[in-house]
Amino acid sequence: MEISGLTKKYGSSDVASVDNVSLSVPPGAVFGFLGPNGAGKTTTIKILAGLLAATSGRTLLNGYDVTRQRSAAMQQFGAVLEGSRNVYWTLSAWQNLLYFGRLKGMRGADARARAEELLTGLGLWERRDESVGGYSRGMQQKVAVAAALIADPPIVLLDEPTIGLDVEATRTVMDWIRTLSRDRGKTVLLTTHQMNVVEELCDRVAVIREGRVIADLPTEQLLSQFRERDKYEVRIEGELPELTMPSGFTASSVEGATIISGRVADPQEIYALVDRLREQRAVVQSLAQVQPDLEDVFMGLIKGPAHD
Ligand SMILES: Nc1ncnc2c1ncn2[C@@H]1O[C@H](COP(=O)(O)OP(=O)(O)OP(=O)(O)O)[C@@H](O)[C@H]1O
Repeated sequence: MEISGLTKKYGSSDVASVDNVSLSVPPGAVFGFLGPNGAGKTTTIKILAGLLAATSGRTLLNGYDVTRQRSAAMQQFGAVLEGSRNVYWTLSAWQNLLYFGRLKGMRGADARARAEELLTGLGLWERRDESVGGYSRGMQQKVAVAAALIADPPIVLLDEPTIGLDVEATRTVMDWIRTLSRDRGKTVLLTTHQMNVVEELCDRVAVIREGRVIADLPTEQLLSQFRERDKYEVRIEGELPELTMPSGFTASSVEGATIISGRVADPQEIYALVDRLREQRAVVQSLAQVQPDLEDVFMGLIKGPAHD
């Protein structure tokens, strides 16, 4: 998947909801597309899926240009879009899959075989003849994922695939996404606000903010960049005494104690802080080093100064 210089301005707006975005997603990767609400993720996915026209820029799906080779490009992906009803609720899971199979130009026998494989894999086979409207939210989402995969496309676009799912359904969908990439070589682009999903599944992450890409690198690299500056937590009894805190440090009260936390480049700074606390007669209960998780990294990135 290659996106270059993609820009989208809605209607006559001067503001670009997607602003000169370029991304390259290698085959077989699970790519996390992250950003706060309104950052431009769904807009980008809708352009990729051919549902919205870009104002400018170029998008290739498996080598096919979404604008110039539309019909071929549309064969390259399956999508589960955010918040919309991706499948027909009055139809059963089985009918939905055969219907989407037909839409994708599949032969009946091929669609039936594939539908059976998908519904079995997602644990829906026993209930395949019930209408989707009566399913739980998790089961509906699984049917949507299955419908997106009916024609076995090389690319899968998933906009918040685990939103509203319980722990077990989230696990099933996550295991599935991993299988799609590792065992079946699919390229997956997913958006989510759930950092554990990203940390567990994504090989690479791009962060978008106010329409612009502010980070695009392997997940591990993103995490390790932030791990260069270790985060520490000092817990003291009672309230915070009068003292100057190192820059960027915050203090919060919890159950009769205060937790002071922040990042330092040199551990000596944290020992100096502990000394100052002791001088102020604070009782230091604990000092711990905290490994930042992706949530910390993400918050750090999106809270940074905005572009002009
Ligand atoms: N149909 C539309 N008409 C006008 N503006 C729109 C339209 N759809 C989205 N926008 C605007 O485009 C910007 C990006 O929205 P988008 O839905 O792509 O963000 P998002 O990153 O997917 O957010 P979320 O995480 O909340 O789903 C927002 O400012 C939004 O208000």
